[in-house]
Amino acid sequence: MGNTHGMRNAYGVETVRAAERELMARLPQGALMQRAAAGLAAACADLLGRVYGARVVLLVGSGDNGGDALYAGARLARRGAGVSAVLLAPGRAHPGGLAALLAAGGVVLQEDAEDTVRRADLVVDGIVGIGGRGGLRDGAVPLAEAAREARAVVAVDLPSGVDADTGEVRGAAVRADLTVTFGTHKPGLLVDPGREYAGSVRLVDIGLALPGEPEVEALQHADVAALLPVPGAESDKYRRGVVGVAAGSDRYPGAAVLAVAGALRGGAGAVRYVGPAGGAVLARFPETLVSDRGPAKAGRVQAWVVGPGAGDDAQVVEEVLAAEVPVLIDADGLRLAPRDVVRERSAPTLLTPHAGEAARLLGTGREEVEAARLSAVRELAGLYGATVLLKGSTTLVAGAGGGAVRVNATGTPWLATAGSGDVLSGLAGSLMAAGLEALDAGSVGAYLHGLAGRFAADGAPVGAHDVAEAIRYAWRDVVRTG
Ligand SMILES: NC(=O)C1=CN([C@@H]2O[C@H](COP(=O)(O)OP(=O)(O)OC[C@H]3O[C@@H](n4cnc5c(N)ncnc54)[C@H](OP(=O)(O)O)[C@@H]3O)[C@@H](O)[C@H]2O)[C@@H](O)CC1
Ligand SMILES: Nc1ncnc2c1ncn2[C@@H]1O[C@H](COP(=O)(O)OP(=O)(O)O)[C@@H](O)[C@H]1O
Ligand SMILES: [K+]
Repeated sequence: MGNTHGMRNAYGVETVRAAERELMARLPQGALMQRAAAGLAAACADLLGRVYGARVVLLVGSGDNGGDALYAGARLARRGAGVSAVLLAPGRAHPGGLAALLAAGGVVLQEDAEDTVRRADLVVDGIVGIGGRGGLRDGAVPLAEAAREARAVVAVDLPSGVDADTGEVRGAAVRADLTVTFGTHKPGLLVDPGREYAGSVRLVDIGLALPGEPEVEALQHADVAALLPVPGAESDKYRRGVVGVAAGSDRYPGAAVLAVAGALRGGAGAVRYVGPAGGAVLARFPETLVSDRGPAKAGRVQAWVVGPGAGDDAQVVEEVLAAEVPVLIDADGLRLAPRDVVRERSAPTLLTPHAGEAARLLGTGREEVEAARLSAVRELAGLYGATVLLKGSTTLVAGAGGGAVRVNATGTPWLATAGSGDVLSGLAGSLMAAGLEALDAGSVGAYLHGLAGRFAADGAPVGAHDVAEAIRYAWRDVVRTG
């Protein structure tokens, strides 16, 4: 899908550099940096409220990121702020920017840098931007730490120490309240852990022309509204799609109930349940079609959900994978689904692991997956030839054939509650049965699920069943305001 609905796009460093070169060739020297600095200074002024008399400290590295900070500092100094610069590589600071700052009455700090940083009203982090490699260098670490005690921190383009392309943070990084980013969002600003370091993000348009397909994209309300299945006059329950749910076990009947709860709110016309928890499912949701035969004999469905709370029944997974309809595999199902069988399926497959499950499938550790979510989700999608939704603090969805990775912007830590993943698998499976492609079903499902979590929680703890019940409020909100 293109940019028609205001999707939030993020481009990697290489793409940004190419667009930058192309634009610079057509503009007078320094024009781009002036656009960046003007936007940065305006954002700093908004954050400060009162510029006159404010104590501003610039952390200035050796590249253009430091140049942006210096020129913005000069603008703030001209409006009466007391601006001082800490030069991390004295002698290599951007010469034009430094001259502008000094001409505007700013000063270069020679000593007590960390103390001054701590007492600042605003610290501007221009240590390093998209030219950064590896984590923050040693000399910068005490300054990044001192900045945490300042009243506010604004990161220039991205928080120093965060990898622009991946959001990975190796060692220390600057923690910002606001990141002012230029030309486009960067993947590292949308994906944890980088996203957390960035604070809120303000995009300054500097006129870059970017290509059609970004590296990472985030659906917005309008995108989701356009994708939601809506029944028409000709619809009946079968035409709307039937979703089969093969989930739950004697030990975990609740997982079946929660997956069905999600499925009933996902737009399919009917939910067919297969498994040992039919009694529990019917007691809660009498509208469910319950079958006590296996998936192969349960009757037609347009998509299957298999795995939540399912235990070790490999036969069920095998039957579901043999069906020529889209299949969502979650939880226990992930362990039981052989990679080559998934690869060879002709219909789409959507895997929905959390970081621990993804780590097992990749033969690595949970921490490694959490530290490098983007590469993990892409790698899994490649290995399985399937769409992969990686759950967690930032939920990502990667398509089977590569392309832009979708990042979900609606999540809330309140969703980290037992069974909420079961609700998501029912919901996303239902969207597939209603006709959405796997990538859309996963990302729309995560979007509604996150929003439902927010609505249900409203600042207080919730259970997974509350999240399922709030899906319809999320859906309405998307339809009304999208
Ligand atoms: N794109 C655009 O259109 C526009 C881009 N603009 C701005 O330019 C920025 C990019 O500038 P850039 O290319 O000069 O690189 P930048 O990020 O300043 O860092 C490079 C320097 O940092 C150093 N360094 C490297 N790693 C490090 C580390 N881990 N920790 C510490 N230091 C490290 C490295 O030094 P060296 O290795 O030589 O010692 C190198 O000299 C971009 O983010 C945006 O702010 C806007 O002005 C206008 C429009
Ligand atoms: N820190 C977090 N921030 C936002 N969402 C989270 C966080 N932790 C977990 N989630 C979400 O909560 C759900 C938990 O699913 P899962 O891990 O499968 O748990 P369960 O198996 O108990 O249902 C997922 O949708 C996941 O994205
Ligand atoms: K920075």
